[in-house]
Amino acid sequence: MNMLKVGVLAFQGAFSEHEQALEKAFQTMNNTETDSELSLQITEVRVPSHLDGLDGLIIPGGESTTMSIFLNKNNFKQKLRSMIEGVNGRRTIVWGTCAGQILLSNTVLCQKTGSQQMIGGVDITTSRNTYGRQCESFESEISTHHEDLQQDGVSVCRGIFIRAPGVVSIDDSSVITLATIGDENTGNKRIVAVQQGNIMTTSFHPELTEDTRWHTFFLDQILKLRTTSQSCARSNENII
Ligand SMILES: NC(=O)CC[C@H](N)C(=O)O
Repeated sequence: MNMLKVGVLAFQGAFSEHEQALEKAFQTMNNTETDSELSLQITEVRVPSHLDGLDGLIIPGGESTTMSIFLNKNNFKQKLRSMIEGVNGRRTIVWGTCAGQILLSNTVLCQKTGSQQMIGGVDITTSRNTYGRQCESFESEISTHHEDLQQDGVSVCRGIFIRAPGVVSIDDSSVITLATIGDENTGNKRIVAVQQGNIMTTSFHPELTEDTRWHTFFLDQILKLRTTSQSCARSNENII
């Protein structure tokens, strides 16, 4: 049985919504997949040992300060960091939504006094609460810029922004813009989703809409990474 092992960080925030969206995305994917043996196992990650053996991890939206307090215990953050960088040649696809984006950014502006401890990993500068307070939360049309994020040929989707962080700058040329909001012509275009290597971030909450394209994209990234690692392992065997 070919199993996809996905963890969702479950200290607080929208973790159960992610789990439901993952199940739904997997069902739709599996109906079209040729590999009918594929299965999905979801783990709620609460202690560092829950990270062992994961193919993918979602860091949900919620409150980045609270999450960072938990991450600072029991070497959680260090373990997560080495998982992102790769353990024994095995890499994990990591996706941070909203507060998750804050935690995965290498530079964070507008942090609380005393400063939160970030995990880091993505070369972007993120500013907390860019779009305003809780009561200024909004829904917006999002333009996606990756063909795998199109659904039935449509590249536009909706996004829910709740005290959302903003991508202030992309700090390395290897960071890909996955989605934007606003209009370039009026000068208010903003980046709301990026990918760098095995990490992706979204400023909004795809798990709160019925649209599962972002969860499907995430699961696809895991499958692609697995295929690449398997073919690398096979070519290494040939060399020996
Ligand atoms: N919806 C969210 O995840 C909000 C994130 C929040 N602004 C924070 O700093 O953690």
